[in-house]
Amino acid sequence: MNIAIIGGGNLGKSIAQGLLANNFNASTITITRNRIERLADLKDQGIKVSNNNLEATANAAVVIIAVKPYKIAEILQEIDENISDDKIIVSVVSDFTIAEIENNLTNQPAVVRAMPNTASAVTESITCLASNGNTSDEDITVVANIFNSLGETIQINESLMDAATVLGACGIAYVLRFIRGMIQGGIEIGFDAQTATKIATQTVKGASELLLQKGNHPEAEIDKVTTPKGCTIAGLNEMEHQGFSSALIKGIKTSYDSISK
Ligand SMILES: NC(=O)C1=CN([C@@H]2O[C@H](COP(=O)(O)OP(=O)(O)OC[C@H]3O[C@@H](n4cnc5c(N)ncnc54)[C@H](O)[C@@H]3O)[C@@H](O)[C@H]2O)C=CC1
Ligand SMILES: O=C(O)[C@@H]1CCC=N1
Repeated sequence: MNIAIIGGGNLGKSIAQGLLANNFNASTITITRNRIERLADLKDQGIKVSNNNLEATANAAVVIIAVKPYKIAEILQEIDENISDDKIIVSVVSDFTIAEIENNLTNQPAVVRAMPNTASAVTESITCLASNGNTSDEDITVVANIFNSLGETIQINESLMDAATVLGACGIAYVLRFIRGMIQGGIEIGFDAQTATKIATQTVKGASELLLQKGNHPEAEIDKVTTPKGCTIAGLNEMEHQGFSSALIKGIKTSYDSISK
């Protein structure tokens, strides 16, 4: 099965790297962008690189579109002649609906919106999937297999796709900013940057694993850390006085409102 990735930028490259990490056959993957010299690392690993979207999509069973939202309509019109009913169009583009994709195509292929995040590159993405009425169970399985190879997938109603964009895709940036803050604090209390980074990143990974593996509420795990009159609760309460949870919730809401106008 040939896969074409149209738009070899941050996310398109992350997807290609994730597929490679999961032993997808590199020669079945084609990735496009205008400046193909920026795809040299993928080319070196056997992936076909191209600046010709028509050639890339001609023999592809699955076409993954990973361009900026303002570009997707022109891309769909450009590749339209290659998009027969038996192909699967996957769009990772935010704020561009299935109906808008269908309106830019002549035929009626399966259309799946997928919202992964850049952790695809290390096969730790969460990808939310929503599809149109032309998508068979088999098509869903094909797409889910691709994105399961980049982490985990869940199927959602398309009405939740903007929320998935904010919590899952933008969420990577929010967590990274949190980690940066931890590192900055760690340096101020005595660690060099490298050691602070190691401690902060492994601590975040450990906290995630506690929730993923035990299925507990975060507060149940927090209770195990907060010794009465201890230093954890002193710091935690100060963070809340400064608006920690509130800042996160408001940021997530602002991000959502910026899409769902
Ligand atoms: N970056 C992220 O974390 C996430 C991004 N998205 C969505 O993915 C899409 C891509 O985002 P990024 O990768 O961050 O953007 P990007 O700007 O890094 O990548 C887009 C790529 O498309 C290429 N491109 C432009 N015109 C083209 C054409 N005619 N043919 C082939 N390639 C062309 C550009 O050269 C660029 O490499 C956006 O629609 C975004 O909403 C979704 C989830 C996460
Ligand atoms: O910031 C953005 O608009 C894109 C969508 C999700 C992640 N990055």
